[in-house]
Amino acid sequence: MDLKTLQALPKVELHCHLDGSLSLKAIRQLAKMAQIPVPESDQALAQLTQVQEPIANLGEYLEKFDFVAPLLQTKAALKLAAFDVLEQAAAENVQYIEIRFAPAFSLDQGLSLGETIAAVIDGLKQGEAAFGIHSNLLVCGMRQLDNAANIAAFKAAVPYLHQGLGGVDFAGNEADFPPADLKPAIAYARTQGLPLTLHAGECHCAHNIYESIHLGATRIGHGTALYEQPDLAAYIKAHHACLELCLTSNLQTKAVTNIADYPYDLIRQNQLQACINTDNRTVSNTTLTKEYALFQKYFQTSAATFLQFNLDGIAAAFCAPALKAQLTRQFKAAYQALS
Ligand SMILES: O=c1[nH]cnc2c1ncn2[C@@H]1O[C@H](CO)[C@@H](O)[C@H]1O
Ligand SMILES: [Zn+2]
Repeated sequence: MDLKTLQALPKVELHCHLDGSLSLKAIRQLAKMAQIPVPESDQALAQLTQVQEPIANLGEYLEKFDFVAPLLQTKAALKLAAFDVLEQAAAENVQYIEIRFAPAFSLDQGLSLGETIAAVIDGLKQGEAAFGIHSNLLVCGMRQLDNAANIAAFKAAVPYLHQGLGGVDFAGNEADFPPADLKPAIAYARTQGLPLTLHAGECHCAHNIYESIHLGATRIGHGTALYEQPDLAAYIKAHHACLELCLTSNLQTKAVTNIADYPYDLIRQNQLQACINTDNRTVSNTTLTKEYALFQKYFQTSAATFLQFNLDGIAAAFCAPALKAQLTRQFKAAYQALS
């Protein structure tokens, strides 16, 4: 399929960070609102916000988020940001998207955790109305913060569950903060009935995938290190966990050093549930369409398999059962029309 056909395919996306996915246009608007100077040329702005040269690891990748953090400190900014990402997603026929952000990173100017969450949900609702897309928010705890801070963020999320919020996640420095360190906050999320996805297996640490599922995650962000411990596939399968694949991001952070290591065949042969995602449209300089194109190029992924990835994503989504049923029907019909 050519890029235009791939772009038109209906898609779901479960793993997309708000702060890593702002269009350059939105970054300019937000910078103006915050009275923060930005370079005039898009090329120079891209250099500040996108991974361009080869980097060594996830730590260097995460440095690229520093530039936008000061731009996301007001309700208006958070709302605009959420709207902007929905606009980009809708333009490539994403019909359902979960967008995640860390409330702890938007407190510099006095917003409360709850206010940051409400503002992002506001922007998502506005985007849904404008673009006919469905969405939910995920609140990220950050691994490098202490459990009290992460529990506070999750506590602020609770009132929004099923009201624009789908669940919670842990992002950040996985190499130094394994799942065991997050146990109290994860336990809190579980007692509150917050659905849980966890970044895991992004730092050559396959054991973190096992540990995360063991602690209650029904979805795994990345899961790339599966290739280093293939026997984990049976455990992932037995627990019906869904892998949120982010190929470009994984190549950039050296979660895989080359495409041959990527566990695509393992996922397909074991019929693991998995879906395709951008992780960060801006930081990774990608789109969901480009991700589909990469899967097609490297793995000869067919339309039938793209449909299966989407059906897996829908099944694993943190949204209402009625919406899942509706999306499932729509996706099957749309992909059938292709063949
Ligand atoms: O692939 C990733 N792995 C781990 N952490 C990430 C990744 N992408 C983004 N973030 C982190 O999540 C925060 C909230 O969106 C971002 O600020 C970034 O620090
Ligand atoms: Zn991520």
